[in-house]
Amino acid sequence: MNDEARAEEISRHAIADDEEVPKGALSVRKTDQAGRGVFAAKPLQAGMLLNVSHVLLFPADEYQEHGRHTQLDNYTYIWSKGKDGSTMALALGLGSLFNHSYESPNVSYTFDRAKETIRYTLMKNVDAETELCISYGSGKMWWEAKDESQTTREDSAERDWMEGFATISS
Ligand SMILES: C[S@@+](CC[C@H](N)C(=O)[O-])C[C@H]1O[C@@H](n2cnc3c(N)ncnc32)[C@H](O)[C@@H]1O
Repeated sequence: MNDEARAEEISRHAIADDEEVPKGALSVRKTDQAGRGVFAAKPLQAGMLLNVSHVLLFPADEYQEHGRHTQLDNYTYIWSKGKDGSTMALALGLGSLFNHSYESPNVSYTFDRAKETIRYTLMKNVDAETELCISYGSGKMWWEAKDESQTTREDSAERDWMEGFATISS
């Protein structure tokens, strides 16, 4: 194989490796109780790569001082933990719109730290109109707090939700 053919082969694999479901396969719409959510627009097979979201990273000190007091705190993932706090990541695009399933998440996600992306993969075969949800972790979620000023994501049991190793078994 000459160099040109090899380069072509490599790039073909690179693209294939990142091939997401076609855009029309997913839709974003309002749910009854959780704001917007991501839905299958047609039947989808387990193993499909749903989305690769690039992330915007917030250094620990900036997030601690500003981000956590804003709407961002409903959306950010813990990207990495350091001794002075966690670097937080906002998924740019669809990744920010997956809701939490208490009972049966059908989407898993992994962090690609080298590429600064989060990859969302379907774990189960689903029918059209199924909501696609990840797991934010176990325990009480921050939006369930009776007095929101008393419960933050920091002390909620879900705090482990967005560490990026959530390979969830079905
Ligand atoms: C990462 S965002 C998901 C997208 C969000 N629904 C929206 O419309 O922008 C997380 C927020 O969605 C809501 N949410 C996610 N899962 C939920 C659930 N199972 N029940 C109620 N609210 C949920 C909460 O308000 C949470 O702070």
